[in-house]
Amino acid sequence: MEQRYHNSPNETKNMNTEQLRNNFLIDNLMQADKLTLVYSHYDRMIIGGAVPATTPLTLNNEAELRADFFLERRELGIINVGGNGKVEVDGKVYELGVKDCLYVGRGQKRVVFSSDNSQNPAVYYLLSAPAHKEYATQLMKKEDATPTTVGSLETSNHRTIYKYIHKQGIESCQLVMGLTTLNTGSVWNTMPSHTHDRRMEAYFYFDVQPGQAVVHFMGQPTETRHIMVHNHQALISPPWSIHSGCGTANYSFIWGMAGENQDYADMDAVKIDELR
Ligand SMILES: O=C(O)C(=O)C[C@H](O)C(=O)CO
Ligand SMILES: [Zn+2]
Repeated sequence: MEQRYHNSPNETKNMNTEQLRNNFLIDNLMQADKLTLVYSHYDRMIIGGAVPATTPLTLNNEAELRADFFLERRELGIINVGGNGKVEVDGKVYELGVKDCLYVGRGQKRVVFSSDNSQNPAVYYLLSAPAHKEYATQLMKKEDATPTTVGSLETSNHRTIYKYIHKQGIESCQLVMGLTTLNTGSVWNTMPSHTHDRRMEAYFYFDVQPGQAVVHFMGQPTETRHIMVHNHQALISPPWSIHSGCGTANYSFIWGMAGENQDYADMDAVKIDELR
């Protein structure tokens, strides 16, 4: 499993494009017939992708965890951004359509991902955080994820936020997870931006159309940097960093956090005219 270590704000502000990409961008998550995992040392979040195109894929134990099985001391959030598929958790089968979410609690031993149609495989995005107790494994359909519309077309940030794993939704130890879709004509996510020094965050961009891209902004509010992002690529956002993006067309992204608290609204807002 690939390891990504911490970087301080001071180290980060001296990075060139390649160094920023090597440290914060994950560009190989979704590969046919592979389950890929990246271990971030920010809040020990594991970011993963599974694309079971022609064969089911199993969440195997990883040597770095020094555990008897992957979820011995961890919980897992899964969102499908591809075709219909199934996730089997210790013998129980859950059906995931596009933008459905499955939370798998600590202690589950066998997790297997499959697709209903190899011509249109499921594309599973995974986030796993350390967990101190078992919460119930639970499926949430997109329709039940309490959509909230924010922003406006005038400021090019009209978007809908779906929350799945959070205090008022699926219960978890520390994982908070959901997705945001930009309406046609809107391109800015998370603008005005924010930080939350208490939680790291990971972003996974999807529904970025061929030939389009998202300019992802990171860094301390007064030392911003950008990373060019394409479809099905993820970003690690350190707790001290803003995380915001502007697309060349509209798109969607999955966000997920772990850390000190699970309070989605606990953000330190940054005024647009304070950004540098
Ligand atoms: O569009 C947005 O705004 C978001 O989706 C913000 C993220 O959910 C986030 O950064 C939560 O801390
Ligand atoms: Zn955030």
